Amino acid sequence: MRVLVLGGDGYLGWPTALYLSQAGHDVAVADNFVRRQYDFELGADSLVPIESLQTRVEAWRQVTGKTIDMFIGDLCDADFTYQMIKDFAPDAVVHFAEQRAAPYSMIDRKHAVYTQVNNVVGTLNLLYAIKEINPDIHLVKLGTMGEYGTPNIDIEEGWLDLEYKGRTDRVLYPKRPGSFYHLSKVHDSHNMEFACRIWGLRATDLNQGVVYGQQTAETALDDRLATRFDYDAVFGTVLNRFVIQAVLGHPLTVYGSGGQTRGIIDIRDTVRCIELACENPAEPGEFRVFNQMTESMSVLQIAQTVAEAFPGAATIDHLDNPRVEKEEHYYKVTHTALVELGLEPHLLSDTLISSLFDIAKRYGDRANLDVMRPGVDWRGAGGGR
Ligand SMILES: O=c1ccn([C@@H]2O[C@H](COP(=O)(O)OP(=O)(O)O[C@H]3O[C@H](CS(=O)(=O)O)[C@@H](O)[C@H](O)[C@H]3O)[C@@H](O)[C@H]2O)c(=O)[nH]1
Repeated sequence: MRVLVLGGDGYLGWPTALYLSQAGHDVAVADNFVRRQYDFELGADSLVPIESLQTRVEAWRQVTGKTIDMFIGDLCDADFTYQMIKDFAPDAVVHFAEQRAAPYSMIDRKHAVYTQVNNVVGTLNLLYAIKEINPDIHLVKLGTMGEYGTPNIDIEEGWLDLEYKGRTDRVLYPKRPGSFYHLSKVHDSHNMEFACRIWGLRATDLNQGVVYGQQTAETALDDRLATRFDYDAVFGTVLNRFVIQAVLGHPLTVYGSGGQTRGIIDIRDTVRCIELACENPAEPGEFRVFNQMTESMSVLQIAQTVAEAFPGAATIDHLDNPRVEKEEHYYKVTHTALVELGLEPHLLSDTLISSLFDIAKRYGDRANLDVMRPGVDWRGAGGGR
């Protein structure tokens, strides 16, 4: 297949591009490098050094003999988006190219507006480009488990069979997300469902949980192929942060009681899920949703698992929760669709955590503790101007 990976310079986009290329697909990546720009803005950086996209692609060619095409540009630029879809003529488009940090979207009005315009407009341009150039292209879009929030009923895979006053219907699962970022993904899901319904497009929305891990078989082939490993309070995700905190001798920063429960997934399963979605496309007109997570854990359980696996002393600090989220709640998720397609999950094991400790130790002297503590307060909202 010809697969175009949008956001192909990012934490997950880059390992996905390598995985698909290694599996024999013709792969291109697109990126506008804004993820690197957020680091400059925040004074943060990946713990593991990453090469430029050009160097990465060249290293991949040297190591495997396989080529990856590059498109440099922004999905919000419709001319760029249309030209790229025409030039590469993909069978599937994998779309990671969004601002993906909840705290970033909650800094202030400007960052909330930026996140929603960037994410919603970029995806809308892409939907139009697919419709006008080749409506048969399968859109595989990264959504998030956070779209659902923490409802007091079971979470289904995107759709809910409803019985109300004696009548039945199948409706999009009701959403109650916890940040303006997560809301941007809800807006995307609605736009995609509409595009499938009116134009007959085919789309898969992958509602992914919190990803952990830093290496895949492909990124481990050469240091120049490494992907990001973020630990700052804005872009670092919880398990990766706890691993790096343990190695640096920093207390593990559990927000509030830590009873908040999330779906989690190993980075090696992320790339496999994308391949499964691409190789088993949605039908024309179908808006298909998969819950891309392999197990659920509370934040406190994650902290305890990391602390127990760490070969040394690791302490847990309960900080005042900077977010507005339930810390005690029901959480039961259906996530069988990807397993039915062939996913064999890597569940969180000490083996993976110890390899993550090794990576964190190797690059620990690059850490900047100034960006570790959370500085974005959901209630403060950062002012309106
Ligand atoms: O030091 C920390 C960091 C986080 N948390 C807690 O851990 C949970 C997860 O936070 P996170 O920063 O790891 O993840 P989140 O903000 O939800 O966003 C991340 O995970 C999402 C999947 S999900 O969480 O919505 O399922 C993706 O969509 C996002 O792109 C990705 O950045 C939250 O309850 C948060 O309060 C802590 O207790 N301590």
